[in-house]
Amino acid sequence: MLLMRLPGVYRAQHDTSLLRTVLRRRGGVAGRSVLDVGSGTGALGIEAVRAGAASLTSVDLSLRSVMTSWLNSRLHGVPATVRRGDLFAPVGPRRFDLVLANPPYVPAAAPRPPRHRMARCWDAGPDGRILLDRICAGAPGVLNEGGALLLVQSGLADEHATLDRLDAAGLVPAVLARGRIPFGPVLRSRVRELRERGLLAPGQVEEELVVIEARHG
Ligand SMILES: C[S@@+](CC[C@H](N)C(=O)[O-])C[C@H]1O[C@@H](n2cnc3c(N)ncnc32)[C@H](O)[C@@H]1O
Repeated sequence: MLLMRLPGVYRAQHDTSLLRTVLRRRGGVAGRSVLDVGSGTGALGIEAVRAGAASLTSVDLSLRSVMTSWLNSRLHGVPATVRRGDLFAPVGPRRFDLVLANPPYVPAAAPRPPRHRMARCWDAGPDGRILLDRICAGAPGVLNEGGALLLVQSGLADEHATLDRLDAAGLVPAVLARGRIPFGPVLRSRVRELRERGLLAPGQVEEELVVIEARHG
C-alpha cells in the first residue's frame, strides 16, 4: 500500500503489517464502524475500509500524524473522520464495532511517554504499558455490544497483563496471532538496559509481537 508520510510520523512497520494481515484474514469487517486509535499514517484504517468497513474514524495525538492520516485517506479514496487528541477522548460518546490499536509499547527509562519527538510513537514508560493499560480500561466504553478490539503489542510489554486487564474490564480476550522479528534500532539501542532490568533473556535478539482480540459481549 502506497502511503505518504510527513516527517515525525511512524513508518508502517512489522507491527502494522501483522495487524493488517490479521484484519484481512479475520474478516467480519464489512459494514462495520471502525476506530483506528493512534493512526500514524492511517494504514490500519485504510485496510479496514478496503475490507468493507462502513465508516472509519482515526485518532492520533500528533498533528503531523493526523494530517498524514487525512492525506492518505484522500489518496486512497477512503472517507474518514480524522481527529486529533488523546486515545478515546476525541470520539466523545460514540461507539464502534471494531477498534484497531497499534499503540506505543516499548519499555523506556522515562516514567511517562515523551510529549514531543518521534519517541512518542513507541515509548510507553518503564514497563511499556502506559498506553496499553489505558486502552484495556477504556475499550468497553467505545465498543458496541458484539464489537471487538484488535490490538498489537510486543511480548516485552507483558501480554498476560493485557489479557488480564481486558478480562477485568469485562471483555473476552484471546491471542489471534504471533510473529517474531529481529530487534529494530530502538530495541538494539536498549539491549543492555532491558537485560539489566530482566526484560530480555541473555542472548535474546528477537522480539515477539502478539495480536490480541477482545470481544465485547
Ligand atoms: C506505533 S505507532 C502506530 C501507527 C499506526 N497505527 C501503524 O500501525 O503504523 C503509535 C501511534 O500512536 C500515536 N499516539 C501516541 N500516544 C497517543 C495518545 N495518547 N493518543 C493517541 N495517539 C497516540 C503516535 O503518535 C503514533 O502515531
